[in-house]
Amino acid sequence: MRFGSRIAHLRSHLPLPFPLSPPSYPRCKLSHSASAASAAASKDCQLKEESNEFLSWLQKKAGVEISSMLSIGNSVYGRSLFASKYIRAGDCILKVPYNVQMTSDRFPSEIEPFLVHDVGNISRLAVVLLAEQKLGQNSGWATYISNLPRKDEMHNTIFWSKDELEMIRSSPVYQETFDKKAYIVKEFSALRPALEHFPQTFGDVRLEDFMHAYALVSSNCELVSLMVPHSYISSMGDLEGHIFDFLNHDGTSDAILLSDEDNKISEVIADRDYDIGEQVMIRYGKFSNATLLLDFGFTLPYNTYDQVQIWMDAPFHDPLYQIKLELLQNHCLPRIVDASGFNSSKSSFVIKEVKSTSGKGQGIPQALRAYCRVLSATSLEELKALTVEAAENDGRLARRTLTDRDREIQAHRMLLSQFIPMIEDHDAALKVLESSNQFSVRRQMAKDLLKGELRVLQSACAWLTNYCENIC
Ligand SMILES: C[S@@+](CC[C@H](N)C(=O)[O-])C[C@H]1O[C@@H](n2cnc3c(N)ncnc32)[C@H](O)[C@@H]1O
Repeated sequence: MRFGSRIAHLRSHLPLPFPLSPPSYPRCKLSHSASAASAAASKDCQLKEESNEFLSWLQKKAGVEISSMLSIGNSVYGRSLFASKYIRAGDCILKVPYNVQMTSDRFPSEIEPFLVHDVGNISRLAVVLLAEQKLGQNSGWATYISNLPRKDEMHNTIFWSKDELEMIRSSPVYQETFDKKAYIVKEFSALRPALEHFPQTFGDVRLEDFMHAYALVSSNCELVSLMVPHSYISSMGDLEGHIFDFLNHDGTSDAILLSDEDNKISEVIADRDYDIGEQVMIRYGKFSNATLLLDFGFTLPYNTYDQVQIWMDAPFHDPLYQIKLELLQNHCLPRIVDASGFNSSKSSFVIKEVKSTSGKGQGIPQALRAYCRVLSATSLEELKALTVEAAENDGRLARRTLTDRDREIQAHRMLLSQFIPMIEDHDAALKVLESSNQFSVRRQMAKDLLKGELRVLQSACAWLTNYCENIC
């Protein structure tokens, strides 16, 4: 049985977002015209040598052919896979047996008793990476470990400075970054006594080393973990030199990593034809720029999967506050358990770009509109009527248009009043970012993130305005 949807439809041509680089092999010719070109060419040659070494190692270990159609080279996204032969849509271009994907079983069992509390899979793999790093040249993975991005080359927001994070203060990613950092700190404090107990295995591991290892694991293995069952989730291979690690993300690609449970292999099937030398990319997932930035450290200039997380709460001064809260919770509307384990009164919703302002299309999530209808009630009678209506229908609360038009408009205006300040904040932040001509990778990422979220918020606002006008 295969996990992951098979390629939805095959296309004969898929435009890639950036010009394609040639495949790795012609790059070994050194250019004598410019020293920069010569340095780049020699880096490419070195990459090719290391990649070939790695491919033959992997092949030997797997005992089967991994890929006869791909080679590793450099692209605008760093290392990448290129077609070394003509590829047809539907060809299996990469096939890696589970047995060469090392598992988190490599987590040293002797440190287990020293853990303050259990830690997640990514933290376990980060520990495996730290142990290999400590081995230095004695590690079987030394070549690849030395090629891993350094901390200052990674752009996940957990590595952004306070000033850099200010650029995205208006985005929910700002808070999510702090939450993620707090989670990593918690994982590290659970691991620390164990790591300190084995200085010969790990050396002196500081929080920043662990954070770096954690980010390396999550940005490289995540695409694998999407498809591969948990016992096989990522591996040392995935960390620093697994062939999948060379695949870059194209949100418009229909090729994804598949997991064939019956044959115990992970594979990639081409979603279209590729000419020799073309870069081969896959879709890591239907990820928004927020997810890409937090977990992988990059953004797309235009991301169709962009979305915005919205937090809603009933106003404290509302005399019906407690009753509304209970009513919402009894009807299973999204409830949040905060970091300290308490039931938060807040609810979180995700909105995506609303394609049409005319009322057609996805609109605003029904659950969010229902939430606002409940919040807009001003009497116990109204709330009772909503409960009765829910019981008489499918049990879901406030899913129907309110019979009182003014109240229906009020409910949707409540949402508008939530979105408008967010739009203003995003707008203002973007103006500041655009006022500077100085280019910085992180500033560009902040812009991509804010622009995508602004697009989503504006589309939602237009939809709501139109809806309210229509009812009027
Ligand atoms: C699995 S690795 C892919 C190989 C990577 N290019 C390398 O040199 O190691 C994932 C990383 O590649 C980069 N990347 C992948 N797809 C990208 C894209 N569409 N735009 C920008 N960077 C991308 C990001 O840095 C990401 O964290």
